[in-house]
Amino acid sequence: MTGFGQVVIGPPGSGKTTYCNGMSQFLKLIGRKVAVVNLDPANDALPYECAINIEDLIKLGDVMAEHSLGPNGGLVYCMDYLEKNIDWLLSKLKPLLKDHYFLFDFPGQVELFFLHSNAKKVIWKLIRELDLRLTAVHLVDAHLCCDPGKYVSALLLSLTTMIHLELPHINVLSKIDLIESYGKLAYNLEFYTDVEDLSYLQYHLDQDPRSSKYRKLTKELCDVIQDFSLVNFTTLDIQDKESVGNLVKLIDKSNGYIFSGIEGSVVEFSKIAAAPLDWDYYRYPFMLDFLLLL
Ligand SMILES: Nc1nc2c(ncn2[C@@H]2O[C@H](COP(=O)(O)OP(=O)(O)OP(=O)(O)O)[C@@H](O)[C@H]2O)c(=O)[nH]1
Repeated sequence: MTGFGQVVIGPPGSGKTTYCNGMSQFLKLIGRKVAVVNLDPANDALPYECAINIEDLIKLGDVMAEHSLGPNGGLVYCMDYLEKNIDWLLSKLKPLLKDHYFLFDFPGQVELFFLHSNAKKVIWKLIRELDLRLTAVHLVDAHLCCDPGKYVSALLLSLTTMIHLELPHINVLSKIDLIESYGKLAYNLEFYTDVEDLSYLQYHLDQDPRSSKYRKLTKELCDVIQDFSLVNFTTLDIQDKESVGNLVKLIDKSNGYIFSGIEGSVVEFSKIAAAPLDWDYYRYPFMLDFLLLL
């Protein structure tokens, strides 16, 4: 039995929990049974109904008190503990596997996804043991585009996370509805989403006395990002059903959900793979209720 789902990651405050809430409601409205799995022990007030909660296995507060750790060290400890007790998670997921689509809400500590290996081992254990097809949805706050230095950091973070996790991966500029409130961007939005020629950023980096000091380093980092040619972004306003729908189409294609339930030939599969992503998500009149639910 193959299951499908999303690994929702991104820096603190990038919108992961809000995303899991909005995405689960959207998917339910288009007819999927969704199980949201909270793997962030620092998430206390969850806005969504949680099928599995890491809090039932380990509590961040207890870890911090018992081992005299701060919140970051505590989270790394919790991920380590989860990896060692992966059978707990596997046994909770197994009964849901038959008919549920999974959303895994991970902690925002970015070092868990490009430095430490516990989170990656947990994800890959789920993939191997449960035959799950997972896409990493990496959220980055769109306001980072307003500052060239922060934008380069976001690119670097996205690239290192992609390389580390080795999953089908979609980078998302979240809270795109707020982008205009941060002032005018130096270039149009496509420049930031398509990541085609970063040399244009150099002029703007030079205007800032703080970043001009690191001119050479930033240039080299931009060259690395461009040489890999892996990073681009899609945009998201979680309150806009069209924006969420477009992202769902990308994710469904990346993890193979669009092929599930098709018993066709190779020709049939290739037709679907090559087709434009114009599904019928917007036929549903009850989608109008989506905004009201958030
Ligand atoms: N305008 C707007 N606000 C958003 C959007 N997504 C999230 N937010 C807001 O951003 C803030 C942070 O969102 P969270 O979902 O808590 O972010 P998180 O990544 O789970 O944060 P941590 O748990 O700290 O890692 C909240 O105030 C959300 O309401 C969006 O698409 N548009």
